[in-house]
Amino acid sequence: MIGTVYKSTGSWYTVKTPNGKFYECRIKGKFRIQGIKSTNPIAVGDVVEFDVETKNNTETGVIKRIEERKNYIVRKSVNLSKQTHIIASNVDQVFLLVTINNPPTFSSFIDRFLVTAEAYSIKTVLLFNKIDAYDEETLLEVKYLASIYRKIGYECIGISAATGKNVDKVKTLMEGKTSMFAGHSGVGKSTLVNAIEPSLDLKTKAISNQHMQGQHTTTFAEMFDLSFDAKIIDTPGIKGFGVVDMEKEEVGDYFPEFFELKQDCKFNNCLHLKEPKCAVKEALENDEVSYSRYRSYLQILEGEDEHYRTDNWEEN
Ligand SMILES: Nc1nc2c(ncn2[C@@H]2O[C@H](COP(=O)(O)OP(=O)(O)OP(=O)(O)O)[C@@H](O)[C@H]2O)c(=O)[nH]1
Ligand SMILES: [Zn+2]
Repeated sequence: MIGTVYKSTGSWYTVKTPNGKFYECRIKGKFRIQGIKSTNPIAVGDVVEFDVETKNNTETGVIKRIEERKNYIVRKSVNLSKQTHIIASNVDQVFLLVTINNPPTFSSFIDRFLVTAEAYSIKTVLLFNKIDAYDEETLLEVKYLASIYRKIGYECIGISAATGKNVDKVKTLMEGKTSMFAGHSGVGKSTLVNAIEPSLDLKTKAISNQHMQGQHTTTFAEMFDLSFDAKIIDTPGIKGFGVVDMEKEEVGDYFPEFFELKQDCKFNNCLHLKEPKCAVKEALENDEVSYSRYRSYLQILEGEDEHYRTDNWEEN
């Protein structure tokens, strides 16, 4: 049988088949995936093949194969060096909630997030939340920020999770896809998910009741089906993205507007710093590249050994 992993509790995996049945599955023996040193071989979002076993009238599954992942999000294990923990896989898009104040979201945070999402090959949509609570000046700031990111190609929507403004637009984008929500604590992620699917709380309980292990309060990711052909992956206590190890030369490639210009730089390994005939620096001088983006780029490069290798997960 083939199914998708909705929840993992360490040794058991809740797998949903296309006809809607949930199976509790285990992995038999050693199950290694080439190339990834991870503490968990299978993650929420994985598509797996399993055999059904019946013991004492209970059907369980034994996972024997995992389909190739479209993408996956990792977090570095704190204790085991060089080991990673895969939080989720096959994520179609992530909605990054941004607020100008209460709490402030700095553009350096947005840019670092976007670089990581680019490295993971996950599409990001920026949601500027709480527009109901902003004065005119703050709304102008939203417009300005949105114009910077729209120009690069990121979809931006001003929303109010509290009043429901533009929540329908978010729902439309979610149709047929698996989405995640990210952003600082207090930006309104729970409020938005509630506005999108008020009954989700009940559904959460329904799924965990089927669990042989009972309810788990650890920070395992979990996938939920919504009422309108959309899935979300909830990662309790985790607000950002994990670390991606990248080389200095790669960072610029995850700034789409720099990547597009790179072919016009004199040196094909241009870091857009002090090199002559650098197309990115020229664009910066002509205001075609945003200064705040370039500043974030420098910060990421400068922090080579510390910052961007530092775990930028935010946990409660
Ligand atoms: N005015 C206004 N307030 C909002 C809006 N969305 C959320 N809030 C408020 O902001 C606060 C934080 O919202 P939450 O939904 O709990 O934020 P969160 O991102 O889930 O926070 P964590 O659970 O800490 O990660 C609450 O007091 C919400 O009522 C909005 O669109 N407008
Ligand atoms: Zn350059």
